[in-house]
Amino acid sequence: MTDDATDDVTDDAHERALPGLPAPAPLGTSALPEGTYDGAVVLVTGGGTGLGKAIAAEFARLGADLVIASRKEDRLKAARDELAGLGGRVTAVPCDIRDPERVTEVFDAARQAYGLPGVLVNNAAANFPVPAEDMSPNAWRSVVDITLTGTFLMTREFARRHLAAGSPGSVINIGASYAWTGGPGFAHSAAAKAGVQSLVESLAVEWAPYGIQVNGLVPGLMPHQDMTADIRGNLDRAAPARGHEPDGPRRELDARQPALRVGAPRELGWAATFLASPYARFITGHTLVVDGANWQRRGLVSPEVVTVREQMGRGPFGE
Ligand SMILES: CCC/C=C/C(=O)SCCNC(=O)CCNC(=O)[C@H](O)C(C)(C)COP(=O)([O-])OP(=O)([O-])OC[C@H]1O[C@@H](n2cnc3c(N)ncnc32)[C@H](O)[C@@H]1OP(=O)([O-])[O-]
Ligand SMILES: NC(=O)C1=CN([C@@H]2O[C@H](COP(=O)(O)OP(=O)(O)OC[C@H]3O[C@@H](n4cnc5c(N)ncnc54)[C@H](OP(=O)(O)O)[C@@H]3O)[C@@H](O)[C@H]2O)C=CC1
Repeated sequence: MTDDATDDVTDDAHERALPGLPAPAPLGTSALPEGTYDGAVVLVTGGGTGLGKAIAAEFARLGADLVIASRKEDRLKAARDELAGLGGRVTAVPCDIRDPERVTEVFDAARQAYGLPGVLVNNAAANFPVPAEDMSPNAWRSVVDITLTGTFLMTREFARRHLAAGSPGSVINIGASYAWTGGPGFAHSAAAKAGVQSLVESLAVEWAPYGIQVNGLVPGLMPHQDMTADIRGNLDRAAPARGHEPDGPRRELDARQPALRVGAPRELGWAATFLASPYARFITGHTLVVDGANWQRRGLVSPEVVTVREQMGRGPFGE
């Protein structure tokens, strides 16, 4: 199982004047004891691609049985086969998390396969850059429905089943730092992620008495080969893949991070396996940011303002 940003992180470091943050430990290793998740069932939405697949992989390496759920069956099946190669059992369930009936079916399928999942990773989300004034009502609705409502529906179903069974559980919501800062050009996604962040804080308190933890986990820039064309296009604007393969290293992206490197997907996976582990039982309502301090970045001198329209190469509104 590959981890797209890995080689980039290691190979480029010696060519820079400053070292940046050290490269992560090798793919396939873990700080947690072998077998930490033996007998556990972990449900990851959007577990067939990108960061969701990387998170699922780290749970699988530690012994978990996996359930991955998203809309596109072909991608789910390919990921299932890849993840099964890590040793554990994997079930892929097609599901649109916006639909409460489909959400119920995912949990039924999981229960039938391995039992009620003890860990839910709400990773599925939707996003594309668009100036707010150009955003159609349906574009807004699609992103908010998938990212915020879908996360709520999955979390609600998870909690209802655990409350009925009297069993503990752990929820991890994958967020984005523009929940706090705002996200010009991503107004829909930033608003939805702010809602997801709020759910972490509300539900952690509401459900702690029942033994259910709810935490947030925020990735920094972690490029991977499954990125949508819209998101890839956005990275191209920041750092054209000149002279590189489209999925290959992009040194220009590294140079834009305080860490002088982008994140490797496994770094997010490791954080997820820690948050849901027996070593993090008193951590709830917390959001862990794995982004090399990029979200706190400020310059001594403010850069010139460039509108979202200009950044996206769009002419004046209405023309
Ligand atoms: C950057 C770092 C942070 C990263 C965070 C992430 O989340 S990365 C994770 C990123 N991963 C993902 O996002 C994965 C999942 N994403 C997806 O499946 C699609 O991107 C989806 C969100 C559009 C949902 O699909 P769907 O089948 O439910 O919907 P649909 O196709 O029917 O479109 C609905 C409406 O949206 C409109 N619209 C669409 N694109 C654009 C655009 N570029 N511009 C403007 N508008 C656009 C479209 O025209 C339509 O409006 P209309 O015309 O009816 O008024
Ligand atoms: N990559 C990055 O640098 C960053 C990512 N993030 C967050 O990390 C998470 C993963 O992002 P990333 O891996 O990059 O993105 P991907 O586009 O690879 O993953 C999104 C996943 O969500 C699934 N999905 C989308 N809509 C639905 C739906 N309606 N029902 C069920 N599943 C759905 C998709 O599968 P399918 O199409 O089959 O439904 C896909 O597997 C997201 O929450 C994102 O916001 C945050 C900051 C930075």
